[in-house]
Formats: sequence, C-alpha cells, structure tokens
Amino acid sequence: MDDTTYDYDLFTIGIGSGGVRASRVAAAHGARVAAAEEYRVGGTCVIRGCVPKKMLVYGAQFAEDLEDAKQFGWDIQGKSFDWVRLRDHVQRDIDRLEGLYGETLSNHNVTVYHERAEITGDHEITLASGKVVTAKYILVATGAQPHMPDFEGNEHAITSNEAFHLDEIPKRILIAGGGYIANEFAGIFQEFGSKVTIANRSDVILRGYDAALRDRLLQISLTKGIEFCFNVQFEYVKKQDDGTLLVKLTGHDEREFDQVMIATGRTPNTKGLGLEKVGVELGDKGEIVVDAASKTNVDYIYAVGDVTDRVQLTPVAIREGQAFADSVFGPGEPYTVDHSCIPSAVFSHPPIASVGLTEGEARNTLGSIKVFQSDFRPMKHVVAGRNERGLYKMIVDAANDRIVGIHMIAPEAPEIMQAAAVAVKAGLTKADFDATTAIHPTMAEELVLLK
Ligand SMILES: Cc1cc2nc3c(=O)[nH]c(=O)nc-3n(C[C@H](O)[C@H](O)[C@H](O)COP(=O)(O)OP(=O)(O)OC[C@H]3O[C@@H](n4cnc5c(N)ncnc54)[C@H](O)[C@@H]3O)c2cc1C
Ligand SMILES: NC(=O)c1ccc[n+]([C@@H]2O[C@H](COP(=O)([O-])OP(=O)(O)OC[C@H]3O[C@@H](n4cnc5c(N)ncnc54)[C@H](O)[C@@H]3O)[C@@H](O)[C@H]2O)c1
Repeated sequence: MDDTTYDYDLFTIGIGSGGVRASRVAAAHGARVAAAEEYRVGGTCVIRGCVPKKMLVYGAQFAEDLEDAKQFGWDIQGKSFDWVRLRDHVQRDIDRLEGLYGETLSNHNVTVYHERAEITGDHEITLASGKVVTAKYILVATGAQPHMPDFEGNEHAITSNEAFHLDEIPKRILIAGGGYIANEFAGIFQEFGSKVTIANRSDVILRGYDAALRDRLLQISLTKGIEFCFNVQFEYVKKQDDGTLLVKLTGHDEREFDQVMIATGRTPNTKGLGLEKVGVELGDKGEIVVDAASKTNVDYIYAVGDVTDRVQLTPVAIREGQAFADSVFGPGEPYTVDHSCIPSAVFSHPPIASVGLTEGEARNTLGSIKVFQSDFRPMKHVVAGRNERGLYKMIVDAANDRIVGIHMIAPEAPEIMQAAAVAVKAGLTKADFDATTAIHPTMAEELVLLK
C-alpha cells in the first residue's frame, strides 16, 4: 500500500484485544499503522479483566484444595492467606504482559501513542498532546467501561476496575449484578474469606445460560454461604465515620458492608470520541453500529470489540480485529466473523461453560429435541467428602441427531468445553460422541457416556 496523502494507512484508537490484533496484522500486511492508548497497552482483558481475574480465580481455588487436602493424606499446618502478596504478584505479571504487547507492536513497526485520541475531522485524529495526524482508515477499538447505576452515594462503590487493587479483602462485600462479573467475583471474595451478598434487580442470574446450570450454581453458591437479594434496587449508600458503608436496598433494612461493588454490565466507550463530528451512527446503548465487515456508516471508519456491543468477549474482539485487518489490508478475499455458536465460560466456583442452544432456546426454535444429562459427583469431591455435584447437559436435534448445545457446570468445565465446542461447531451428532471411546477416569468422559 502506498498512499502518502495520509500520515498513516490505519490509525487504531484503543490498544486492547481487538486493537492490538488489528494493528499488528495490518502492519504485517504492509500498512503504515499508528495506534493510541489512553491507559495501558493490552486493554481490559490483559490489564483489568480476563487475565488478572483468572489469576485470582486460581488463587481462590486453593482455599478449597487446601481444605480438601487432608482427605488425600496431607497435613498442612498454619495455612494463611496473604492478599497483598497475591495482588502484587498478579500486578507484576500484568506489567510483564503489558510490556510484551508493546514489544509486539513495535516489532511490527506500529507507532504507539500513549495518550487519548479523538476524531476531529474527516480522516483526522487529534491526540491529547495536541498532535494532529491523518489516516486513510480509522479503527475504533475503545472497548467498554463499567456501567454505574444512578443512586445516592454511588461514588462510594467500586467496580471490577478497583477490585484488583484493594488494600485488603473486605469482611463483608455487597456485589450488585447477577452476570459474569458478579458471580466470578462472588466466588473469588467468598473463597478469600469475605461474607458475600449479591444484589440483583431481577431473580435471574446469568441470563442466557441454561436454566439448570444457573439453578445449580445458585444452589452451590448458597451452600457455600453466598447470600442473594433478588428484585432489588439501590436506594442509597452512605459512608460512615469508620469507613464502613450503610446500604439501603428496596424492600430491605439498612445494612452495613465494607465494600460495595457494581457489576451491572459494561457501556461502550463512545463518549467524547468525536464520532458525531463525522456522522458515525450509534445505537441505543451508545454502541457503534457496524455491518458484518465491522464497517460503520462512514466508509473509512471501522469498529471492533466491546465498543460495538455485539459479543463482549476477548476472542470475539480478536477475531473481529483480525478479519478487519486481513480484509482491508491483506491480499486475500475479504471475509467476516461468524458470530454463531460462540463458546463461553463463567469462572465462578465451580465454573460454568456453554456452547450453542440452551434447552429452552432449542425447544422454542427446533421442532423436537432430545436432552441428555449427567448429574455426577466428581471423584475428587467424593474422596474429599465435598458434597458438590457437577451437571452436564447435551441438547440434540431429534430430526437429525445433531448436537445443538452442550452445557456444563463442574470443575474444569471451561477446559473441557473448548474441545467439545469444536464438535458442536462442526455439526457432529450424538452418534459421533457415542462412537468415541471414553478416557477413564476423567470427568470429561461423561460427555461420551450420556444415555
Ligand atoms: C472483570 C472482567 C473480566 C473479564 N473476563 C473475561 C473472560 O474471562 N473472558 C473473555 O473472553 N472476556 C472477558 N472479559 C471481557 C473482555 O475483557 C473484553 O470483551 C475485551 O477486553 C474487549 O476488547 P476490546 O478490544 O473491544 O476493548 P478493550 O480491551 O477494553 O480495549 C479498549 C482500549 O481502548 C482504550 N481507549 C478507550 N478510549 C480511548 C481513546 N479515546 N483514546 C485512546 N485509547 C482509548 C482503553 O483504555 C482500552 O485499553 C472480562 C471483562 C472484565 C471487565
Ligand atoms: N468469563 C467471561 O467471559 C467474562 C467475565 C467477565 C465479563 N465478561 C464480559 O463483560 C460483560 C460485562 O459483565 P457484567 O457482569 O458487568 O455484565 P452482565 O451483562 O453479565 O450482567 C449484568 C447483570 O447486572 C444486572 N443489573 C443490571 N442493572 C442492574 C442494577 N441497576 N442493579 C442490580 N443489578 C443490575 C443484570 O440483571 C445482569 O444480571 C459481560 O456481558 C461479558 O460479555 C465476560
């Protein structure tokens, strides 16, 4: 590509999951690429999302494993948990990863501006320092930020952004929301010793997941001591002299907590970006409206990832970034991302993993279905005396034996699901699973033994 009318062939705003991939791949195709990041290179997933969250999930799992260890013959004296040590260790690794992402970009000759960028005119971007640059294409990959409901005292609440940096584990934490972040952090804090209360505006947690799995997680969470307040709104949060928080939820008496964390969804980052100046169309939630090629209504502006509010998951943002860069700058035919049958996981304690249609969705969309189910107690739990059962469900289209959904709640479910998702995406049948010999003894073998 040689179009020197513009300073760059591509300018990417936001260097997170989607922005890193798109910038690197476009540069590898020979484009002259620059990218701007106002916070830290790597974006939400690396800096304050998937990666540090998973490290905390690993840390939290030790609480149960150490407790169970005695049934396996291990005597562990004087065990104690040091939050600050874990927190700082995680942050050091995040620093390392941030460095690696920066290196990858510079190795691909992507010019990185460590400052905020805004669109200020046709093909024109202005950086916080005042520098003005032009680009043939602009990619908006600015992600999303925690949604903060409007209530008195909401400035006393934290979000997932702050949860990674706490000075101490709160003795009592109230988490608002019933989705991914609420359930994942409920597990993390509960295992670290907090008394956790979840406050949700409806009585449904993890909407979109199969009802049987949601119910199983709810039952297990209640058994572990997590409390749920359903159908509530915040009336107020008041900070008391000793720093504790007095919380009033609708229909409940005032209660004291040490932290309140809001996890009620994430809002696309489109404010103050200058999109209105160039006429980029936004949706009801402020998300950028794009077509299947991630192109906006303005011919040279594209958007990928959370800012488009299609599916707010890292692998999806990465795929959208890759498809954009290959299609616009690569030698091959343009192509689009297939957003169907995306596997996902909730890293709760225990985790949930899912691909394809839930039982309810399948009943509503397909004529006749078969549901196969295994409700089992993992061997490790039996030995440990832990009374916690796993549940696998397989949904099959009765017309052609095709598997249209698999849903699991059990230890290691996300690890097992990644492989099972290949089979569902490939359109394999229940007979294909039946024809596969089990690996024994595993939990995963339940998948090929479903009757
Ligand atoms: C706590 C938490 C846990 C999560 N766990 C998972 C998980 O386990 N698995 C999973 O798949 N997904 C998970 N996600 C979701 C995942 O992090 C996002 O889907 C993903 O990061 C989206 O990538 P993106 O490129 O769209 O945006 P981001 O990664 O958010 O990157 C956008 C970047 O743009 C920057 N930016 C914004 N505006 C500007 C501007 N004007 N100028 C310059 N820079 C700007 C931001 O600072 C940010 O770095 C989690 C999210 C959270 C919050
Ligand atoms: N494991 C993963 O892949 C993972 C982990 C974390 C986040 N994410 C992504 O990040 C997105 C954001 O996560 P999230 O948990 O914030 O959102 P979410 O959409 O998963 O859940 C939001 C929850 O908040 C509830 N809610 C909304 N407004 C409320 C209010 N005013 N008071 C009380 N409850 C309210 C909703 O009923 C819902 O249960 C997810 O949708 C997901 O795409 C993914």
